[in-house]
Amino acid sequence: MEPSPSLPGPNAELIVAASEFAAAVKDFNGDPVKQRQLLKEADRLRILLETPMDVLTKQWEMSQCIAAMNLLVELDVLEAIPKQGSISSKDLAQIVKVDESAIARALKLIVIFGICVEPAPNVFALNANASVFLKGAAREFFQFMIDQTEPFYKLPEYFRTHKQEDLYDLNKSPYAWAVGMEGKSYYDAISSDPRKLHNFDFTMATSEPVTPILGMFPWASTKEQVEADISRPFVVDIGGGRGQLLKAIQREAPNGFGAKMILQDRPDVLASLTAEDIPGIEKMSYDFFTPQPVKNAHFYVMRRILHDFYIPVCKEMVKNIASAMGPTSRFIIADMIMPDKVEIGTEVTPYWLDFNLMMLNGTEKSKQQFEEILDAAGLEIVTIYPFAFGCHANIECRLKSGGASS
Ligand SMILES: C[S@@+](CC[C@H](N)C(=O)[O-])C[C@H]1O[C@@H](n2cnc3c(N)ncnc32)[C@H](O)[C@@H]1O
Repeated sequence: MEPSPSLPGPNAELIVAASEFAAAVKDFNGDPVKQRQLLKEADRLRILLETPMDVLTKQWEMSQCIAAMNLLVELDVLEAIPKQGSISSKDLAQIVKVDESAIARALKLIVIFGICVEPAPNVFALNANASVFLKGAAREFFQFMIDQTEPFYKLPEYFRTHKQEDLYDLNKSPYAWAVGMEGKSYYDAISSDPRKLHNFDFTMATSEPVTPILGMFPWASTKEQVEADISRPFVVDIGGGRGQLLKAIQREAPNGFGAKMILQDRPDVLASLTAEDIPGIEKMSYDFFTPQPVKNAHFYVMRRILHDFYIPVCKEMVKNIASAMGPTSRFIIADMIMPDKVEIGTEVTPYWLDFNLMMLNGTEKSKQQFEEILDAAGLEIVTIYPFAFGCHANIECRLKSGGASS
């Protein structure tokens, strides 16, 4: 029988992709970068096999799975499953006081997606995938994702009721509008709800497995330079959240090579941190829309900050850094560098994140866009350090020989 035109039939591209995948899997040794590459190749195999209706139903399936997960997380159903052994949906229903069939149906759906197992009919147990959704693991990450996702469905209405230029107005972000806080910036909007602020900060602080910090700029190699003048701060992390970047750098630069490590962020973010949370790191409340108060540090870093804003705002922020830099100071941008064109089978992160950033007046940027921002602030790129996989990079910058522009 001839394959239907909408069904993928014998397909040279699929055969080549499958053979390459099989060969790569045989050589797989657990390397995390290789694992990410293999996942992308597996996605590509699936895309080559799907019919157009498969594409649509996959989205439907995922949206149901997310809804089921949200139910189970918010009602503490996963928390009620014993860490060892299993429990029936009947017993779970008694613990969380929710209809048994609702719980069983939601659990069966997530089991299909590899989260939890059902060792006997209507009996459930945690597995490694489920553990990620528990308190103290990445439950806050999931809740942050849900908080960001609900406003997406209001985007059509946002665009119907707003002028096109409003998307670029820091006080008219789609997120703030969708949660009834138009007039506030995105960060002021999340700060108005302690739970949202905590989930945001927790997510940022624990996302190193998916957003690398090290493996780009060679922090260990700065030892001699820093030790030669420890009166200058070693690193100022601007908008550094809970100190995740500085703590990672300490793994390559024990004790900051004897010089200060300074964490700058908004007062409510810093207030959640004790001295024990960030040993060897000094907290400093600072608004990055004002001139940088720490002068002539060895390094200033902005990780995942410039992507939160559009180019005109970034130019102002970077000018504030340039105004504090000395001739040997370096500014490190830790962000993704957007490829010029999307290719199937490459990393999806820049694209979902870029779409997500639209909710808060931000966007991922290309190398040319970074150059435009730096040029306006009187800075230039020294070296770009890409991560081994995907678009993550550290961009090392310095003052142009003529100094900062006004
Ligand atoms: C996307 S998070 C990145 C956090 C951290 N750099 C990282 O990569 O994990 C943005 C950070 O910028 C901070 N921030 C937002 N507006 C700020 C402002 N006006 N001044 C200083 N920090 C700000 C937020 O509180 C948050 O910690």
